[in-house]
Amino acid sequence: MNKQTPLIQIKNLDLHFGAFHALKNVSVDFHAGELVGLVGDNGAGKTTLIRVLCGIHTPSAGEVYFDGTRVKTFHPKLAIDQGIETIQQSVGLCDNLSIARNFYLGREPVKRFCGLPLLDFAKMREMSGRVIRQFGLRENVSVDDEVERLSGGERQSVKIGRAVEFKNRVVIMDEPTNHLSVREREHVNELALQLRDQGLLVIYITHDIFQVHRLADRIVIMENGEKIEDASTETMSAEALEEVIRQGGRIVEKRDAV
Ligand SMILES: Nc1ncnc2c1ncn2[C@@H]1O[C@H](COP(=O)(O)OP(=O)(O)OP(=O)(O)O)[C@@H](O)[C@H]1O
Repeated sequence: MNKQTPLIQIKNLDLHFGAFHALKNVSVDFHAGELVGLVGDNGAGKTTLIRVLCGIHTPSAGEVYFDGTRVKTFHPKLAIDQGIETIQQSVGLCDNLSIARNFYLGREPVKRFCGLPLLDFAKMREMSGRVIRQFGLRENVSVDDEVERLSGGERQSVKIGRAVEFKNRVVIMDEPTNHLSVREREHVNELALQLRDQGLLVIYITHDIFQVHRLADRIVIMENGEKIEDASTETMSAEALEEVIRQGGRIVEKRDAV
């Protein structure tokens, strides 16, 4: 068991969308250097939960602690400042901008020329090339090329390289391998492990319990806005976890009653 202070601690979280109760008394800890699979059926509340962490939703009740300090204001900018980055398949990059520009999106380096601030394109090219190539960008693709010409796996490489370069502490990967080829999927999963091994917290949302079981240290299962399972992959097989998802909370209630 991990006895360190959790990097993120969620306590008794509730969230309502009007009359709809989307998160119900959710408590879960996430530690640095851990890869946690977050799974559950459609509408289970996975995305809603991570949107709270990203500052998009404010909970109706409950507490969130980041690095031991209670989060009082939920705002995307504050989450970014704390080093929380979300990697989603279809968002996060501007297709019509170059790879180098996308790497720095919103954090462009500036140099002074005759006292005037100018974008430092040389630095953007040099840094983005160096970092993203480590994460699998082909040699025949220039960082001046538009992101549009990248494969799905390479797009993920840009976002993952960016998360590492800007010293993120938490990377939330929301179905990061949807629509990717087998090889690209392996590549992205390899990068997720690299991030974990560099000490980042990786939260990996997916419907593929077997895929994430191979990667994750722990799996959290949600159903109807509740956390119904939180188990180490060493102690629970992918088959057993799949059964929990198939039967929903019923199997956990039965087990707890024994
Ligand atoms: N902004 C919103 N307003 C109202 N209801 C919402 C909102 N966002 C999500 N919901 C509802 O909350 C529930 C949980 O949705 P959420 O997207 O978190 O599920 P999920 O587990 O991520 O599902 P999926 O795997 O399909 O993405 C769903 O019933 C959804 O319709």
